[in-house]
Amino acid sequence: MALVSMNEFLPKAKANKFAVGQFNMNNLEFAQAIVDAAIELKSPFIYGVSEGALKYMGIEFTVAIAEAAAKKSGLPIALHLDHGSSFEVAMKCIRAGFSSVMFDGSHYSFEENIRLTKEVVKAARAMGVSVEGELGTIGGVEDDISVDEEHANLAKPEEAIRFYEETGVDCLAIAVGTAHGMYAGEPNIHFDIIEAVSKAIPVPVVLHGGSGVPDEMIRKSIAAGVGKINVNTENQVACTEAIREVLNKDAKVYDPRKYLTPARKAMVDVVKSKIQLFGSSNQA
Ligand SMILES: O=C(O)C[C@@H](O)[C@H](O)C(=O)COP(=O)(O)O
Ligand SMILES: [Zn+2]
Repeated sequence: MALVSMNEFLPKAKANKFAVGQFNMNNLEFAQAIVDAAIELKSPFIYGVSEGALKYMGIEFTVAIAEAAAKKSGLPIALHLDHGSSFEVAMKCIRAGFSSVMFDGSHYSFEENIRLTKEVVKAARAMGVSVEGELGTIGGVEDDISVDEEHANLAKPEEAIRFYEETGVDCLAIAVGTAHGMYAGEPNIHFDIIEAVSKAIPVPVVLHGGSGVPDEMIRKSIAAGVGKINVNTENQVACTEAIREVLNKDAKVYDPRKYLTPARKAMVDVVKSKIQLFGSSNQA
């Protein structure tokens, strides 16, 4: 199967109240772990690729790995640019074979965010590529750029609705109190904002900062209208802990397969637990 746009599964997710996971791809082991978990549970999923990860892996390898996963699995998989910062980077990804892009204009003024997102939607739609927009600022660290809680401003429902109406994005990330990275305590998620926006627009709300959110809050978010959830940090932590454990036990290990195999297995477990929690098993 070829890579698909998010429109292959997000409308169904919204209608049937489940969420599709975006799991970020940082290297080959991440990609393998994510697709293996999804094969086991027959789930659609999204490979998220940040600009930092793109630089690290190279755009050709990224697309080739995602295409191989789609071919091997037969699952509906979207390859999605995560937090794209410009029209140019979005177009570069589309030309290389991405089936979906996020344009993150949250650092611009509201009007400028609408204007720039509209341009990306117009170009992407012509090529059958789905688009995610973002409104409000999500806290935490994203590609090494950190936004503290004080500057992470929540989305206003009336602005989010107008943003959707003017841009026509396929899903909308809104700042509702989650943050990238691990939480010191528990996040304060504003379910009322999710509900107010989701009720008024036909596409799903996206929850960034999905790592470390308690299961009950994830269920409540999905019930309120979240249809796509991003997870990266939990996989990074599981991967690194597994590697550290092997190296701490035996300092003489030098074959990467000796520590990357348990690292991959640890990520399979994380992704399987998220797919089950999000309710996307057997939805492929
Ligand atoms: O950090 C990245 O490279 C990807 C994230 O920004 C992603 O979009 C996301 O929201 C993951 O959240 P987290 O796993 O809770 O950090
Ligand atoms: Zn994010």
